[in-house]
Amino acid sequence: MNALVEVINLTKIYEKKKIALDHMNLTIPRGKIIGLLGPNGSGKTTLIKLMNGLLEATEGEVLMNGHRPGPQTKNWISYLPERTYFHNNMRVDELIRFFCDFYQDFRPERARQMLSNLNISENAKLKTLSKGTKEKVQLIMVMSREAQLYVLDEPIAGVDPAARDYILRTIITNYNENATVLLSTHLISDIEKVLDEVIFIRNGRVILQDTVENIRECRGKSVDAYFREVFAC
Ligand SMILES: Nc1ncnc2c1ncn2[C@@H]1O[C@H](COP(=O)(O)OP(=O)(O)OP(=O)(O)O)[C@@H](O)[C@H]1O
Repeated sequence: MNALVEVINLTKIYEKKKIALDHMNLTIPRGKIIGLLGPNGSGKTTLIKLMNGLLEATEGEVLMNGHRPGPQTKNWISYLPERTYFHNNMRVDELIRFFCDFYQDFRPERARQMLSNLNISENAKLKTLSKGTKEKVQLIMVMSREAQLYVLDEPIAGVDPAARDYILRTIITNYNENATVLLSTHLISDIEKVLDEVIFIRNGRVILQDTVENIRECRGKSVDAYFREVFAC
């Protein structure tokens, strides 16, 4: 099957000549859960923003189903940004209506079920929720779309360890098997059990793309242990 996303010679240079992505090449397949892993400042969020059309590339391109980022690709991608962007005065049920209006592929019944499983009231105003609960709400909204690609930037960073497993199960059970989930995180040991593949990036370049199974078999260690070895300071 053809690739879902192709990253071709992608370069992003910010002001003051800061090279965030350096001629990066990458192919993202369909139907996989993929960890985008790298140390601070390696270029993960920059890559994610370029995929979502939120930044302009300096050189090269990202193609999804052969298309450059634009209105069409935005319909295919469900994106969880690093920081929440919802208005704090909104109630959770208003957020559900907002998503219904905005995204044809949003499934409100799915969102309501997940909110209920986590005991989050639909009447609650976002500003009354803790940071971690707000993050859960945001992830629930993003996972309640029928997207082709879910891009999750640090989805479990603010969530307590007990809720992380529920969140990860939510991610696995709420996407169809042809869709791909690309998630960036530093909490590798928490998420590696749900990953099919990993991409390691350093200094804006891909240094490894492999299956989790291969890393365990060929390197004889977990992804977390291998990451620590490769990126040891
Ligand atoms: N708006 C900006 N202007 C200038 N430099 C930037 C900007 N945004 C990011 N950078 C730089 O680009 C590089 C890549 O940053 P990016 O945020 O993509 O990394 P990251 O892998 O997501 O990091 P982290 O794990 O800390 O979130 C870093 O050196 C960062 O300082």
